[in-house]
Amino acid sequence: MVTVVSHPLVQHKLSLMRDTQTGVKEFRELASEVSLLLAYEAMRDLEIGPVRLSTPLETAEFPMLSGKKLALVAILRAGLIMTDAIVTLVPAAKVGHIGLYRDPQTLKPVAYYNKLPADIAERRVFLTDPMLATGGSASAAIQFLKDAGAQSIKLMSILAAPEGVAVIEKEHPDVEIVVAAIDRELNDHGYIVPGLGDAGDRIYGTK
Ligand SMILES: O=P(O)(O)OC[C@H]1O[C@H](OP(=O)(O)OP(=O)(O)O)[C@H](O)[C@@H]1O
Ligand SMILES: O=c1cc[nH]c(=O)[nH]1
Ligand SMILES: [Mg+2]
Repeated sequence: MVTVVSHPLVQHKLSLMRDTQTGVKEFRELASEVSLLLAYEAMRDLEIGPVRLSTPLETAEFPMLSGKKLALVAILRAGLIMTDAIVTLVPAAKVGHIGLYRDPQTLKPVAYYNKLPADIAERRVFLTDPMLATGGSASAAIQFLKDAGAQSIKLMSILAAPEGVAVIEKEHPDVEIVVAAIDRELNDHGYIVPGLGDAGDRIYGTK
């Protein structure tokens, strides 16, 4: 299942991210803000339960998070900007990292690092990568999470191509996808068009 977060604030900020006039500092800020807004939607179904506490006026039961603990997992390197933002909303979440880069010739993901919370099997996992292009990186990361025991995974991306969404829906039908937009297509180099360019390069100023 894929959810496109069509909220005007998300769409406005995403359009600014696409603009070639937007520099590194503003791009990072926008990526962080969009990530928070995506998390608001992606975490809509977190369980809550009643907790008894006292306000200055009265003691009563109030709703607080009560379900499984959370893990945020970034696909390096661009996914870091998303986990760094989202962990401010859910500071008790543990954070994992999966290092993958996409080979520019084959467009296949190449793994170079990973570190996950030891109890990943008991946590709800929110996997982050701003770009879901061919879907190769996200699919490999999801498989890695499943091999490590993860049972509940949501994928959060800022921008997706229809091809990438189709790959995840086929290979991991149990994984929900939350995105800000699904663009028209991939070009011959595997870039999302119209897109926003290379997310990692725009976040870290490496091009
Ligand atoms: O869906 P795919 O076709 O696999 O492409 C998407 C991947 O490409 C980008 O990473 P990149 O390889 O540029 O690495 P980086 O984040 O380190 O820049 C992006 O952040 C995704 O991880
Ligand atoms: O358009 C794309 C495709 C893959 N990775 C990116 O950063 N951008
Ligand atoms: Mg990149």
